[in-house]
Amino acid sequence: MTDTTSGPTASDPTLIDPAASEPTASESTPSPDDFFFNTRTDLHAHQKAEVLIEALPWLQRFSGTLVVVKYGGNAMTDDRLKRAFAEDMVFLHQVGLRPVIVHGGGPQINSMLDRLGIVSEFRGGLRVTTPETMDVVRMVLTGQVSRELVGLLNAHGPHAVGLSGEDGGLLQARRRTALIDGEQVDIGMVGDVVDVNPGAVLDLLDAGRIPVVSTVAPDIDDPTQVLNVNADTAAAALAIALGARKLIVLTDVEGLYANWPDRDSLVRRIKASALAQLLPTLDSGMRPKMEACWRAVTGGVGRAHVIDGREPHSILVEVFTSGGIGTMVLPDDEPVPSLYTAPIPVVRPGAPR
Ligand SMILES: Nc1ncnc2c1ncn2[C@@H]1O[C@H](COP(=O)(O)OP(=O)(O)O)[C@@H](O)[C@H]1O
Ligand SMILES: CC(=O)N[C@@H](CCC(=O)OP(=O)(O)O)C(=O)O
Repeated sequence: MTDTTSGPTASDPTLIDPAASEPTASESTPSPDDFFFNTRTDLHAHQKAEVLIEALPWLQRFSGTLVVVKYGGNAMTDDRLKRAFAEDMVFLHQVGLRPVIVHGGGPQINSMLDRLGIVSEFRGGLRVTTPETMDVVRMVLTGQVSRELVGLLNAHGPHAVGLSGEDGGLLQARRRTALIDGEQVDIGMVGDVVDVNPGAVLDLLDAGRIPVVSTVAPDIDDPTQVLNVNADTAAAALAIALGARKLIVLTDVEGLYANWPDRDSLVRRIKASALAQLLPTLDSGMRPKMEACWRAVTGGVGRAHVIDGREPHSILVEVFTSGGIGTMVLPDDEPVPSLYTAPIPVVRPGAPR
């Protein structure tokens, strides 16, 4: 029987790693190639150290901070990006932030509806939701998208717990219409969040977990029914109720373009009142997204960011680098910083972290 309690020994040739007997670079005569390689390695290490050092003030500033991250359907269709997103969330959690994930799943709902032969229809960026469609929305968001995200996060440890707006009375919604060409149009079982009871999410945060929220909510006027809530809108409502310092919304463009699709019109930062003026000019998915950012910062969230979810690790770049990324929405009552060379003052004294 093999003795598994002792490690490899020099007297057992079958257990010696052949590479271990090769001379190391420092023992052999250096060649010009070695010199080049070593120099490059040194530079690379230096650059790596610079990245870590740039993160230091942000790590200090954001330790304990509650951040709501909305993970969008279109930014979650690629396996590599999904894994990178999970790593980012675990990273935030590991360095002491308190991330809460609110996920969408529009493309996943579309593809399930397709498979079932049901047509997808949108009005004003919102899905027209029949009772039949609502069953599919609920099944895909809580039974498929949430499960997959929780699995990806928990590949790094038992961090994530999924819950929907139905759990622990987290969200209450009321039916809403869509404004199309100045007219209110019925879009079925679609709701806006009218009440948030964040207790279940706070319990999970206090237990050291990462809550993963899907945005199906009971109808406040008929609790036997559930409503389909746009995930951007739900993320904003939750961020306000939790007193989050930041709302970060991932999407499939670099950020908000003032003059879409002119790629030179990317907005790097914008105050809430300027955004309010821009809102009626925006179309498709961008309107609910920017409306959510506006609601968040006017509701007390320090900053709202729209960033490119197609860029791996864009969240880490946003949170831990001085330049940031994407579009940042600020409250009106603050000066817009001209440069991000220094940490931005914290806005919300006394807000729950
Ligand atoms: N002004 C704008 N700035 C940026 N994107 C815009 C704008 N107007 C419309 N869009 C479109 O909105 C899309 C993002 O919305 P949506 O597809 O609903 O996002 P997600 O799936 O991430 O929730 C972009 O891919 C872009 O095609
Ligand atoms: C009312 C409404 O439109 N609800 C959305 C909910 C999912 C969502 O918002 O997903 P994304 O963030 O991926 O777009 C829908 O049914 O598609």
